[in-house]
Amino acid sequence: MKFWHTIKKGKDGVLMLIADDINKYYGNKKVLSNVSFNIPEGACYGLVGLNGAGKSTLIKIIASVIHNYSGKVQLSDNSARIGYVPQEISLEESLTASDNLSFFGRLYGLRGKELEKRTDEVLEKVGLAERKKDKVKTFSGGMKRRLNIGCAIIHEPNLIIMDEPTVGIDPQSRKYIFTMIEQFKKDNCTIIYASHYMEEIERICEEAAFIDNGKFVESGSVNHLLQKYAIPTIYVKGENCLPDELRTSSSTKEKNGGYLITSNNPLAEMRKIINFCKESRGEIERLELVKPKLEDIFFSLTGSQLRD
Ligand SMILES: Nc1ncnc2c1ncn2[C@@H]1O[C@H](COP(=O)(O)OP(=O)(O)OP(=O)(O)O)[C@@H](O)[C@H]1O
Repeated sequence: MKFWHTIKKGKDGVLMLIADDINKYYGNKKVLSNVSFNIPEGACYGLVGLNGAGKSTLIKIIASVIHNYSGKVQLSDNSARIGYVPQEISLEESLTASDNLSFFGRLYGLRGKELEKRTDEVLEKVGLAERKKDKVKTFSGGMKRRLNIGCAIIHEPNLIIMDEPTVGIDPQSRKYIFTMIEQFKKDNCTIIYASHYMEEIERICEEAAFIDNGKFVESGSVNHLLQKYAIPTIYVKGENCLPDELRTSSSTKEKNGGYLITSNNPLAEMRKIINFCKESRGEIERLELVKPKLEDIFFSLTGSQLRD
Protein backbone atom coordinates (compact mmCIF):
# COMPACT_ATOMS: atom_id res chain seq x y z
CA MET A 1 0.00 0.00 0.00
CA LYS A 2 1.15 3.46 -0.80
CA PHE A 3 2.02 5.93 1.93
CA TRP A 4 2.00 9.62 1.20
CA HIS A 5 2.97 12.41 3.52
CA THR A 6 0.66 15.16 4.54
CA ILE A 7 2.43 18.10 3.05
CA LYS A 8 -0.30 20.66 3.42
CA LYS A 9 0.69 23.43 5.82
CA GLY A 10 -1.45 25.15 8.46
CA LYS A 11 -3.42 28.35 8.10
CA ASP A 12 -0.27 30.45 8.11
CA GLY A 13 1.81 27.83 6.31
CA VAL A 14 3.26 26.46 9.55
CA LEU A 15 3.67 22.85 10.60
CA MET A 16 3.12 22.10 14.30
CA LEU A 17 4.76 18.70 14.33
CA ILE A 18 7.06 16.63 12.16
CA ALA A 19 7.48 12.94 12.98
CA ASP A 20 10.19 11.20 11.02
CA ASP A 21 10.71 7.44 10.76
CA ILE A 22 9.48 6.47 14.22
CA ASN A 23 10.20 2.87 15.21
CA LYS A 24 9.40 1.33 18.58
CA TYR A 25 9.93 -2.11 20.07
CA TYR A 26 8.57 -3.63 23.26
CA GLY A 27 11.08 -6.40 23.85
CA ASN A 28 11.35 -8.21 20.52
CA LYS A 29 7.97 -7.01 19.35
CA LYS A 30 7.94 -4.15 16.88
CA VAL A 31 4.87 -2.03 17.60
CA LEU A 32 5.64 1.01 15.38
CA SER A 33 7.33 0.74 11.97
CA ASN A 34 8.71 3.65 9.94
CA VAL A 35 5.99 6.08 10.97
CA SER A 36 6.41 9.52 9.38
CA PHE A 37 3.89 12.34 9.22
CA ASN A 38 3.43 16.09 9.57
CA ILE A 39 0.69 17.96 11.37
CA PRO A 40 -0.22 21.47 10.19
CA GLU A 41 -0.67 24.09 12.90
CA GLY A 42 -4.31 24.47 13.88
CA ALA A 43 -5.35 21.09 12.43
CA CYS A 44 -7.28 18.42 14.23
CA TYR A 45 -5.39 15.24 13.31
CA GLY A 46 -7.10 11.88 13.78
CA LEU A 47 -5.19 8.69 14.54
CA VAL A 48 -7.40 5.77 13.61
CA GLY A 49 -6.74 2.14 14.33
CA LEU A 50 -7.98 -1.00 16.04
CA ASN A 51 -7.11 -1.85 19.63
CA GLY A 52 -3.40 -2.63 19.76
CA ALA A 53 -2.59 -0.84 16.47
CA GLY A 54 -0.06 1.44 18.20
CA LYS A 55 -2.00 4.69 18.68
CA SER A 56 -1.27 5.07 22.40
CA THR A 57 2.39 4.21 21.94
CA LEU A 58 2.72 6.87 19.23
CA ILE A 59 0.88 9.42 21.33
CA LYS A 60 3.09 8.70 24.35
CA ILE A 61 6.16 9.22 22.17
CA ILE A 62 4.83 12.60 20.98
CA ALA A 63 3.92 13.56 24.56
CA SER A 64 7.44 12.57 25.73
CA VAL A 65 6.09 9.87 28.06
CA ILE A 66 8.08 7.25 26.12
CA HIS A 67 11.72 8.08 25.32
CA ASN A 68 13.01 4.71 24.21
CA TYR A 69 12.36 4.73 20.44
CA SER A 70 14.19 5.54 17.22
CA GLY A 71 13.31 8.34 14.82
CA LYS A 72 12.59 11.97 15.43
CA VAL A 73 9.66 13.99 16.69
CA GLN A 74 10.09 17.67 16.10
CA LEU A 75 7.77 20.37 17.31
CA SER A 76 8.21 23.16 14.82
CA ASP A 77 6.93 25.77 17.20
CA ASN A 78 9.58 26.41 19.86
CA SER A 79 6.92 27.74 22.20
CA ALA A 80 4.73 24.62 21.85
CA ARG A 81 2.99 23.66 25.07
CA ILE A 82 1.62 20.11 25.08
CA GLY A 83 -1.54 19.07 26.90
CA TYR A 84 -1.80 15.27 27.10
CA VAL A 85 -5.10 13.56 27.90
CA PRO A 86 -4.20 9.93 28.58
CA GLN A 87 -6.51 7.02 27.81
CA GLU A 88 -6.71 6.07 31.48
CA ILE A 89 -8.35 8.62 33.75
CA SER A 90 -5.67 10.01 36.04
CA LEU A 91 -7.37 11.91 38.83
CA GLU A 92 -7.20 11.73 42.61
CA GLU A 93 -10.69 10.51 43.53
CA SER A 94 -10.53 11.63 47.16
CA LEU A 95 -9.92 15.26 46.14
CA THR A 96 -12.37 17.80 44.73
CA ALA A 97 -12.52 18.80 41.06
CA SER A 98 -10.94 22.12 41.97
CA ASP A 99 -8.09 20.51 43.94
CA ASN A 100 -7.30 18.12 41.09
CA LEU A 101 -7.01 21.05 38.68
CA SER A 102 -4.88 23.02 41.15
CA PHE A 103 -2.57 20.05 41.53
CA PHE A 104 -1.95 19.84 37.79
CA GLY A 105 -1.72 23.63 37.55
CA ARG A 106 1.07 23.66 40.15
CA LEU A 107 2.90 20.94 38.19
CA TYR A 108 2.88 23.36 35.27
CA GLY A 109 4.24 26.17 37.45
CA LEU A 110 1.02 28.11 38.06
CA ARG A 111 0.67 29.72 41.47
CA GLY A 112 -1.51 32.09 43.50
CA LYS A 113 -4.12 34.25 41.76
CA GLU A 114 -3.14 32.97 38.31
CA LEU A 115 -3.72 29.36 39.41
CA GLU A 116 -7.09 30.29 40.95
CA LYS A 117 -8.13 32.12 37.79
CA ARG A 118 -7.13 29.27 35.50
CA THR A 119 -8.82 26.69 37.74
CA ASP A 120 -12.11 28.61 37.59
CA GLU A 121 -11.82 29.16 33.83
CA VAL A 122 -11.19 25.47 33.20
CA LEU A 123 -14.06 24.40 35.48
CA GLU A 124 -16.34 26.57 33.31
CA LYS A 125 -14.85 25.17 30.11
CA VAL A 126 -15.41 21.54 31.12
CA GLY A 127 -18.88 22.26 32.52
CA LEU A 128 -18.07 21.41 36.13
CA ALA A 129 -18.18 24.84 37.81
CA GLU A 130 -21.21 23.79 39.86
CA ARG A 131 -19.38 20.69 41.10
CA LYS A 132 -16.00 22.30 41.83
CA LYS A 133 -16.14 21.51 45.55
CA ASP A 134 -17.34 17.91 45.09
CA LYS A 135 -14.99 14.97 45.39
CA VAL A 136 -14.17 13.20 42.13
CA LYS A 137 -15.35 9.86 43.55
CA THR A 138 -18.93 11.19 43.35
CA PHE A 139 -18.60 11.97 39.60
CA SER A 140 -19.97 9.97 36.66
CA GLY A 141 -17.53 8.49 34.12
CA GLY A 142 -18.27 11.34 31.70
CA MET A 143 -17.61 14.01 34.32
CA LYS A 144 -14.29 12.37 35.21
CA ARG A 145 -13.36 12.37 31.52
CA ARG A 146 -14.17 16.06 31.23
CA LEU A 147 -12.12 16.85 34.34
CA ASN A 148 -9.27 14.74 32.96
CA ILE A 149 -9.31 16.95 29.86
CA GLY A 150 -9.44 20.01 32.12
CA CYS A 151 -6.24 18.90 33.89
CA ALA A 152 -4.52 18.68 30.50
CA ILE A 153 -5.49 22.22 29.46
CA ILE A 154 -4.86 24.07 32.74
CA HIS A 155 -1.61 25.56 31.35
CA GLU A 156 -3.27 26.69 28.07
CA PRO A 157 -1.49 24.29 25.71
CA ASN A 158 -1.42 24.91 21.98
CA LEU A 159 -0.98 21.21 21.14
CA ILE A 160 -3.63 19.02 22.78
CA ILE A 161 -3.20 15.26 22.48
CA MET A 162 -6.25 13.16 23.30
CA ASP A 163 -6.17 9.37 23.54
CA GLU A 164 -9.66 7.90 23.03
CA PRO A 165 -11.32 10.51 25.24
CA THR A 166 -14.89 9.36 24.59
CA VAL A 167 -14.61 5.65 25.33
CA GLY A 168 -17.29 4.42 27.71
CA ILE A 169 -19.02 7.72 28.44
CA ASP A 170 -22.60 8.95 28.23
CA PRO A 171 -23.83 10.71 25.06
CA GLN A 172 -24.21 14.03 26.88
CA SER A 173 -20.55 14.11 27.98
CA ARG A 174 -19.48 12.96 24.52
CA LYS A 175 -21.37 15.90 23.01
CA TYR A 176 -19.80 18.23 25.58
CA ILE A 177 -16.32 16.99 24.66
CA PHE A 178 -17.01 17.73 20.97
CA THR A 179 -18.12 21.24 21.88
CA MET A 180 -14.88 21.68 23.84
CA ILE A 181 -12.87 20.47 20.86
CA GLU A 182 -14.64 22.98 18.60
CA GLN A 183 -13.62 25.69 21.06
CA PHE A 184 -9.98 24.45 21.10
CA LYS A 185 -10.03 24.74 17.32
CA LYS A 186 -11.38 28.28 17.48
CA ASP A 187 -8.54 29.09 19.92
CA ASN A 188 -6.17 27.87 17.16
CA CYS A 189 -4.93 24.85 19.11
CA THR A 190 -3.53 21.90 17.19
CA ILE A 191 -5.20 18.64 18.23
CA ILE A 192 -4.17 15.01 17.92
CA TYR A 193 -7.18 12.79 18.46
CA ALA A 194 -6.86 8.99 18.68
CA SER A 195 -10.00 6.96 18.30
CA HIS A 196 -11.48 3.89 16.75
CA TYR A 197 -14.80 5.69 16.31
CA MET A 198 -14.73 6.68 12.63
CA GLU A 199 -17.77 8.94 12.83
CA GLU A 200 -15.91 11.02 15.46
CA ILE A 201 -12.88 11.38 13.21
CA GLU A 202 -15.09 12.39 10.26
CA ARG A 203 -16.90 14.88 12.44
CA ILE A 204 -13.99 16.69 14.08
CA CYS A 205 -10.77 16.02 12.16
CA GLU A 206 -9.50 17.73 9.01
CA GLU A 207 -6.60 15.28 8.69
CA ALA A 208 -6.35 11.60 9.56
CA ALA A 209 -4.00 8.64 9.48
CA PHE A 210 -4.94 4.96 9.51
CA ILE A 211 -2.65 2.81 11.65
CA ASP A 212 -2.63 -0.95 11.30
CA ASN A 213 -0.18 -3.19 13.16
CA GLY A 214 2.11 -0.27 13.90
CA LYS A 215 2.24 1.03 10.31
CA PHE A 216 0.64 4.05 8.71
CA VAL A 217 -1.31 2.57 5.81
CA GLU A 218 -2.70 5.90 4.60
CA SER A 219 -2.94 9.50 5.73
CA GLY A 220 -4.03 12.89 4.50
CA SER A 221 -6.95 15.27 4.56
CA VAL A 222 -10.21 13.53 5.44
CA ASN A 223 -11.91 15.01 2.37
CA HIS A 224 -9.08 13.84 0.15
CA LEU A 225 -9.23 10.30 1.59
CA LEU A 226 -12.98 10.19 1.05
CA GLN A 227 -12.56 11.37 -2.55
CA LYS A 228 -9.63 9.10 -3.28
CA TYR A 229 -11.17 5.84 -2.09
CA ALA A 230 -14.89 6.37 -2.25
CA ILE A 231 -16.68 4.06 -4.64
CA PRO A 232 -19.85 5.78 -5.89
CA THR A 233 -22.83 3.86 -4.56
CA ILE A 234 -26.58 4.28 -4.59
CA TYR A 235 -29.22 2.75 -2.35
CA VAL A 236 -32.68 1.86 -3.61
CA LYS A 237 -35.63 0.37 -1.78
CA GLY A 238 -39.14 -0.21 -3.08
CA GLU A 239 -41.54 -2.53 -4.86
CA ASN A 240 -40.58 -3.87 -8.29
CA CYS A 241 -38.15 -1.00 -8.81
CA LEU A 242 -35.01 -2.71 -10.07
CA PRO A 243 -34.46 -3.78 -13.71
CA ASP A 244 -33.16 -7.36 -14.06
CA GLU A 245 -29.82 -6.17 -15.42
CA LEU A 246 -29.17 -4.35 -12.12
CA ARG A 247 -30.76 -6.97 -9.85
CA THR A 248 -28.46 -9.70 -11.17
CA SER A 249 -25.34 -7.55 -11.47
CA SER A 250 -22.33 -8.41 -9.31
CA SER A 251 -22.22 -4.71 -8.36
CA THR A 252 -25.56 -5.04 -6.57
CA LYS A 253 -25.83 -6.23 -2.96
CA GLU A 254 -28.95 -6.63 -0.84
CA LYS A 255 -29.12 -4.49 2.28
CA ASN A 256 -31.94 -3.82 4.77
CA GLY A 257 -34.66 -4.87 2.35
CA GLY A 258 -33.22 -2.76 -0.49
CA TYR A 259 -30.18 -2.77 -2.75
CA LEU A 260 -26.74 -1.15 -2.69
CA ILE A 261 -25.43 -0.60 -6.20
CA THR A 262 -21.86 0.47 -6.92
CA SER A 263 -21.32 2.21 -10.22
CA ASN A 264 -19.00 4.65 -11.94
CA ASN A 265 -22.06 6.50 -13.13
CA PRO A 266 -24.53 6.49 -10.25
CA LEU A 267 -26.77 9.16 -11.80
CA ALA A 268 -27.25 7.00 -14.91
CA GLU A 269 -28.25 4.05 -12.69
CA MET A 270 -30.72 6.26 -10.84
CA ARG A 271 -32.25 7.36 -14.14
CA LYS A 272 -32.52 3.70 -15.22
CA ILE A 273 -34.32 2.83 -11.99
CA ILE A 274 -36.76 5.75 -12.27
CA ASN A 275 -37.56 4.94 -15.92
CA PHE A 276 -37.99 1.25 -15.10
CA CYS A 277 -40.40 2.12 -12.30
CA LYS A 278 -42.46 4.32 -14.61
CA GLU A 279 -42.73 1.53 -17.19
CA SER A 280 -43.32 -1.34 -14.78
CA ARG A 281 -45.48 0.65 -12.31
CA GLY A 282 -42.95 -0.06 -9.61
CA GLU A 283 -42.80 2.03 -6.48
CA ILE A 284 -39.70 3.66 -5.04
CA GLU A 285 -39.60 4.06 -1.26
CA ARG A 286 -35.99 5.33 -1.12
CA LEU A 287 -33.47 6.23 -3.80
CA GLU A 288 -30.29 7.99 -2.71
CA LEU A 289 -26.58 8.45 -3.23
CA VAL A 290 -24.67 6.78 -0.38
CA LYS A 291 -22.25 9.11 1.37
CA PRO A 292 -18.77 7.53 1.48
CA LYS A 293 -17.53 6.66 4.96
CA LEU A 294 -14.01 6.49 6.41
CA GLU A 295 -14.96 3.20 8.04
CA ASP A 296 -15.40 1.55 4.62
CA ILE A 297 -12.08 2.98 3.43
CA PHE A 298 -10.31 1.67 6.53
CA PHE A 299 -11.86 -1.73 5.88
CA SER A 300 -10.81 -1.75 2.23
CA LEU A 301 -7.20 -0.79 3.12
CA THR A 302 -6.68 -3.08 6.12
CA GLY A 303 -9.28 -5.82 5.74
CA SER A 304 -10.27 -5.08 9.34
CA GLN A 305 -13.60 -3.91 10.60
CA LEU A 306 -13.43 -1.35 13.39
CA ARG A 307 -15.21 -2.58 16.45
CA ASP A 308 -16.58 -0.92 19.54
N1 LIG B 1 4.15 -1.39 28.12
C1 LIG B 1 4.02 -2.30 27.15
N2 LIG B 1 4.77 -3.43 27.16
C2 LIG B 1 4.65 -4.36 26.17
N3 LIG B 1 3.80 -4.25 25.13
C3 LIG B 1 3.02 -3.15 25.08
C4 LIG B 1 3.09 -2.14 26.09
N4 LIG B 1 2.20 -1.16 25.76
C5 LIG B 1 1.62 -1.57 24.62
N5 LIG B 1 2.10 -2.75 24.22
C6 LIG B 1 1.75 -3.49 22.98
O1 LIG B 1 2.03 -2.60 21.91
C7 LIG B 1 1.03 -2.73 20.88
C8 LIG B 1 0.44 -1.35 20.63
O2 LIG B 1 -0.30 -0.95 21.77
P1 LIG B 1 -0.99 0.48 21.91
O3 LIG B 1 -1.55 0.57 23.29
O4 LIG B 1 -0.05 1.50 21.46
O5 LIG B 1 -2.17 0.34 20.85
P2 LIG B 1 -3.49 1.21 20.70
O6 LIG B 1 -3.72 1.36 19.24
O7 LIG B 1 -3.40 2.43 21.52
O8 LIG B 1 -4.60 0.26 21.28
P3 LIG B 1 -5.67 0.55 22.45
O9 LIG B 1 -6.73 1.35 21.81
O10 LIG B 1 -6.12 -0.83 22.83
O11 LIG B 1 -4.91 1.24 23.54
C9 LIG B 1 0.04 -3.75 21.39
O12 LIG B 1 0.37 -5.00 20.84
C10 LIG B 1 0.26 -3.76 22.88
O13 LIG B 1 -0.08 -5.02 23.42
